[in-house]
Amino acid sequence: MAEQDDILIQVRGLRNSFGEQVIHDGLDLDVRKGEILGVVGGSGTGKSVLMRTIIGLQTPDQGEITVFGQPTIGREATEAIDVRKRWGVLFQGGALFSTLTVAENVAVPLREFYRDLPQALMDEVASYKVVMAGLPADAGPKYPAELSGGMKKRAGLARALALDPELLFLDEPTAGLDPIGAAAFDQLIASLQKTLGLTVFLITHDLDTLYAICDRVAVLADKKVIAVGTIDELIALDHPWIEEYFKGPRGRAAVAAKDEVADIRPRSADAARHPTEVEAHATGQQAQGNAADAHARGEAGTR
Ligand SMILES: Nc1ncnc2c1ncn2[C@@H]1O[C@H](COP(=O)(O)OP(=O)(O)OP(=O)(O)O)[C@@H](O)[C@H]1O
Repeated sequence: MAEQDDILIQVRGLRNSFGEQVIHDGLDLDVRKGEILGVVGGSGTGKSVLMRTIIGLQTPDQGEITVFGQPTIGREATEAIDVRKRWGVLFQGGALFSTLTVAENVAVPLREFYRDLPQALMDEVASYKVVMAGLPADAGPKYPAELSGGMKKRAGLARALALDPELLFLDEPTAGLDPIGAAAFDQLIASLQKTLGLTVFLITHDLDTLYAICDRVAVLADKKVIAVGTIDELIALDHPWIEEYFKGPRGRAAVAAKDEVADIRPRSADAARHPTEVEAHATGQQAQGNAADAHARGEAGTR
């Protein structure tokens, strides 16, 4: 098992519900320092709700969550400020403010957390992050409506990087991108992770992303994380949903695509330290196989 110091995010006994609909029940998850953790599961299994709960936008019915060793549930925004400063978030679709330019969007977290920062410095940091996210320098004064889908994602990423985070949350970063744009975005994430030593919590349906850049993958089903491991370890679990997801036609295509390109990055040192660990969280995994198979066929996107 990973050492306690290696765990950046720890989730224990999480329960979330909306009215009668229970989304998570007894969900446990550890995210290790320095890894890119892919989070997969059928549509509606609660991946985004999990992310929102971890970052404090959703209050769960029950459970404990620590990030950087500090509890995040039930804390006032002002109390949790030191923790929130240490992460960046790219929401599904980018979630840019349409009335602000790219540079102004990037400056939003700077304004929120460093009110006294001189405007000139804020502009400088924003310009730097725009370029860091792979946008041309002249994208800064543009409005989101003037950007392509791929550029919007990069602008959202630039904003997520504004505070020099140690931890990055990405919700379906490659959704809606063309294959070349998606592969380029994967490369960008991988190289940022490597150069900045980031830990990345990455929700995706994109099998190519999982194969190309994730150290481990967590599978959400049946209101829990049913397993966490490398893709090979997950496949070895012989679980019907996991098998269909990774070994179905789209999974096979993703493997073929991966074999054609050089690996973007070596797996994280942390993952290498724990090469054989697979955490199968549920005992009754087989029970939800059939319903999950249907999800897998509908969800497992590849390029
Ligand atoms: N604010 C909310 N109020 C009521 N129900 C919600 C709310 N947010 C999410 N849900 C429900 O919770 C469930 C999980 O939603 P979530 O967005 O986390 O799924 P997901 O796994 O990210 O799905 P997808 O892969 O389609 O993005 C869905 O059934 C959704 O309708």
